[in-house]
Amino acid sequence: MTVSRVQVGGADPYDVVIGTGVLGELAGMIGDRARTVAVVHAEGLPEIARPVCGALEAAGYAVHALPVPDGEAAKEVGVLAGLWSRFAELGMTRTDAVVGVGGGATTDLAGFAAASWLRGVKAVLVPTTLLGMVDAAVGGKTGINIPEGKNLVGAFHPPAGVLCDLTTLMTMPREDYISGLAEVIKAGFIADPTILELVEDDPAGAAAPDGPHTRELVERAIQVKADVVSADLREAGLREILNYGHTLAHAIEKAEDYRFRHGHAVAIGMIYAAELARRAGRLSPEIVARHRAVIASVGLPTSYGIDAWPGLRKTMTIDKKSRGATLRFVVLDGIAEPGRLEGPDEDLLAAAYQEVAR
Ligand SMILES: NC(=O)c1ccc[n+]([C@@H]2O[C@H](COP(=O)([O-])OP(=O)(O)OC[C@H]3O[C@@H](n4cnc5c(N)ncnc54)[C@H](O)[C@@H]3O)[C@@H](O)[C@H]2O)c1
Ligand SMILES: O=C(O)C(=O)C[C@@H](O)[C@H](O)[C@H](O)COP(=O)(O)O
Ligand SMILES: [Zn+2]
Repeated sequence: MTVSRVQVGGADPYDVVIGTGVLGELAGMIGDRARTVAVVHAEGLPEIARPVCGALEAAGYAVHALPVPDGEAAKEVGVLAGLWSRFAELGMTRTDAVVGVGGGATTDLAGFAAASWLRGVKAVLVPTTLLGMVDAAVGGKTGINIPEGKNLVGAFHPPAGVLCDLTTLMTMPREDYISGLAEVIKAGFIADPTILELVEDDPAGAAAPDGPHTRELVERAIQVKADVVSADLREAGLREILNYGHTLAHAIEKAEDYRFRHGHAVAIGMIYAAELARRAGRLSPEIVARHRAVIASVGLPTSYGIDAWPGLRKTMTIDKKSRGATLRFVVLDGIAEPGRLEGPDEDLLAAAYQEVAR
């Protein structure tokens, strides 16, 4: 299989490499100044972490595998503190490096551990889920959750490189793969309508890691993300579009104590944002219906509990896009026409929620 690459621009450009057998590029991304490399990996993925460690050992680094809890349980301050202690024991200095291997939760944690250790050491990310490849590992947003909210503690710390081995997708739990499709579909709505057409033409194919368009969907979604973060790493403006659907999604995740898949929450959140835009007179009913259809077609959820609204509304107040008391949403004025809805009134917020409530 051929290897393709997407370049991410900015102060320190880096490559996202997509294909199979991509580990040959790992040592080049780490560079020759590092002596010790900490491989932070999801504890359930030793078979995937082993060749990563092997490639680094073969290149002459002192390699230490540091397993962390699977999934969202990794994004906790106690787990992060445990990594800091291990980095200290290993004597990691500013020229050493962290490699993150796993889904988005693992790479968010590993990236933040790298960002915070000695105020910043090199990170290379090896995402092993669809969501990790198309979104989490690219763009330098790193962080952890706290009981008060999702990703409330973190840093912008772009990786030195990202390696996406598409064969790792084959062992993914189906529901986690479907969850990743929500971020792929998000990229379609905010920037690349071809993604939507590929999913709509063959939803079953899109929902299978060995589907006919997997590689194209991955590459297109990565390109969307790369284009945005290259122009606006620190979310001064444009980058907010990548947060489409996330205002409600993060509130749902918190309400579920982070046991609800991120992409599932984003799917509901995108429909909510579309309903907000329709009620604000900015989006046509046809495009709202298109949201519902494409999201449901791959098995993603379209609704959430009717009684949850008061709690979700309260949590949304500390969304990172809020400015003071003003809630701000990413909405669409059309396909690939993202805009902002600032300070919508409470009746509008609640009425739009009724459209996703069950
Ligand atoms: N930093 C960002 O820009 C960004 C973007 C989007 C999402 N995220 C974050 O990403 C996280 C979600 O990531 P996710 O969907 O990858 O979930 P995840 O990291 O929780 O992984 C899901 C499950 O799949 C397992 N797994 C991973 N790879 C596997 C493989 N190849 N084979 C078998 N099992 C495998 C994991 O161990 C875990 O149990 C959330 O915390 C979300 O906030 C971050
Ligand atoms: O990269 C971004 O910017 C995003 O918003 C991508 C999102 O898919 C991702 O879930 C991100 O972690 C959300 O960021 P947050 O700043 O709202 O926590
Ligand atoms: Zn997301």
